[in-house]
Amino acid sequence: MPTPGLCEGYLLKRRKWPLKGWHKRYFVLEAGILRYSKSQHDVSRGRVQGSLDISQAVMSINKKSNRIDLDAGDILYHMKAKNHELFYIWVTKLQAHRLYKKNEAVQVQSGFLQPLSFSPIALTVTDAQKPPSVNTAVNSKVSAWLQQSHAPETCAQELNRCHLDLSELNRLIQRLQALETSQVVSNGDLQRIISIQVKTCFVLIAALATRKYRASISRAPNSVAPKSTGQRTKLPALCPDNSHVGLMAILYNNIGKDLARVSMPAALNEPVNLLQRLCEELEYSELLDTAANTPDPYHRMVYIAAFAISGYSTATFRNRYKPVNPVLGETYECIQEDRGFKLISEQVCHHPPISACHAESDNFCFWQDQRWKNKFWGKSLEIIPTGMVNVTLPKYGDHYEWNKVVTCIHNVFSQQRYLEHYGEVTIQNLSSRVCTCKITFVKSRYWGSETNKNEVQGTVLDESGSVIHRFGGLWHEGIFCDTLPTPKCVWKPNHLLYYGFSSFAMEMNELRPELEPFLPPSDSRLRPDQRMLEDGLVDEADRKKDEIEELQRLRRKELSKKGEEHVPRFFKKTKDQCGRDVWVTKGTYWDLRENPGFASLENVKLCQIKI
Ligand SMILES: CC(C)CCC[C@@H](C)[C@H]1CC[C@H]2[C@@H]3CC=C4C[C@@H](O)CC[C@]4(C)[C@H]3CC[C@]12C
Repeated sequence: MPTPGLCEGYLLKRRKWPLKGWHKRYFVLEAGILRYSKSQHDVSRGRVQGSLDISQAVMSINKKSNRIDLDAGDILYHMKAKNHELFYIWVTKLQAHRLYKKNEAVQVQSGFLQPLSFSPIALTVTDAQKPPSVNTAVNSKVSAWLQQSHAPETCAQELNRCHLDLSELNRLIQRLQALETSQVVSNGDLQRIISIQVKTCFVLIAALATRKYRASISRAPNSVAPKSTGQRTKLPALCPDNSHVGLMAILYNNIGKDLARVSMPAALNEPVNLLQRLCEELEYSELLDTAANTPDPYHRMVYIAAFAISGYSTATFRNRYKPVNPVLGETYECIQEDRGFKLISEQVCHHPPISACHAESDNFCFWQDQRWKNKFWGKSLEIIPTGMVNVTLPKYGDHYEWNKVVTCIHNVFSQQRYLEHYGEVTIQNLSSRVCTCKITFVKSRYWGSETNKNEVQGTVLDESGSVIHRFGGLWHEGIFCDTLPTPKCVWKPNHLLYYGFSSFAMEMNELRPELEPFLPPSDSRLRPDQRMLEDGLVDEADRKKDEIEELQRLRRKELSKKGEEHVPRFFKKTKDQCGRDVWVTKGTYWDLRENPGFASLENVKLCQIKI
């Protein structure tokens, strides 16, 4: 197959950080590899900002907005052409190059013994390729899934990365040579060099800061093995092997649907549900206790920030299973005597799924309603949360509120699946303007290196916007603040035991006999399917899960026949200060539990038969 012609020119490329927005970039498509730089000049000098093997990427297009999205599993490119003609040329060229590169990979794969024309894989590739007019976004995603083959894929990715590193090295050598021979440079050149130097400095400072933070974090003492809470330290059974579950077919049949609304086989679930996961975000509630005993507002903000980051740390190993979806009306309570807080959460809405929670202790109140949108790009799934997190510290009258970042499940279908968080969090104190905090979850590919995965950087600013504190680190390793009177590691994650469950996570679904009489029948601990899953009875769990979901449908039908809607029991919908819909506690749960107790109250029956 002849190499398709080179294609180059300017396109707009979306950037998430820094300088979020659409930026003009010069793209070159050659032999199946798409590279880009700031300008044509940069390309000619070998300065490549990024590159992607397009045979590994799923392409989605939007004719109306001239958009092309490429998802290579690890890397996501969002591009836009200036007009429809250019858009059409790029789509056609991208497809031709993709086909070429795929064929090349197949040739390598099938070796010398099999002539290419008889290679069944080569034929599939050609068959699956359709002209752009019929190739809708969905079609191209599906055909790309079908063509997935992992070994050459990883290899190509590695090669691609090497290529990037080499061109960067080449550029540095050239610059060094130029400095050595101290060439006379023109004004324009000088400006460009200065601008590159400034940017390089920016990059280097950021990278150095993280390195420094990392070193300090690793010197800080590790979290001690958790003290005994008298609760279980083991799960009853090992997690089931779910590598045989055809995730691709499930997602293909549910394109565009919320992940939380797709019914998935129980083998994909972890024995923790989304209401319990809300509770898990309080694992490091001691940071809030510390904040509640820190008189300096800037210093206090550092602890609030560390708490906001700590909620993301469970993601390191938790990507093989998804949490169980709670049914409408399901509740979960958690009394943490050691940590001094109690929490209640409830599934308050089914379409879209919304889980609300409220926790209180002597030191703080914490609440949020969790909902999110999904964007599926073909190989990666972006989870875009929309609710806000709230914390109040009664001692200082503070009310902190912050947004959540995007979580991306890279390589959803493959064994190389991993989670990444990216974006900016702004923490505001709604009761005082004295300080705000900005935290950036850095997109790992930005600096093109593996070593700074999971990087976080943050600043605490005063009213005028001056930086008072700086902190940073990695969301899976810890956070260090070097501007405090005594610089210190403000947070380090706890031990992770089974399958990324900390001891805190492991205790959440334990049904202690002394607790059982107090629980309402809607409590997650009483979900028989989740219990079966925990006990390793996957097939039984699967059947039970279907039964419970069917019951949920029946309940909904009955209600709608009567022209009624489900009314959440412990939470109510109101508006926050900005006019957004939020779910807050009615404050009735703990009182009802105490008097008269749920046993003597009318309760919703979520699952008829008890285990
Ligand atoms: C299809 C399956 C097997 C793949 C695994 C999916 C897992 C990793 C997904 C499914 C639902 C996801 C969660 C949904 C919502 C949120 C809230 C957000 O603020 C932080 C991330 C978090 C907590 C997600 C983490 C990743 C998650 C647990």
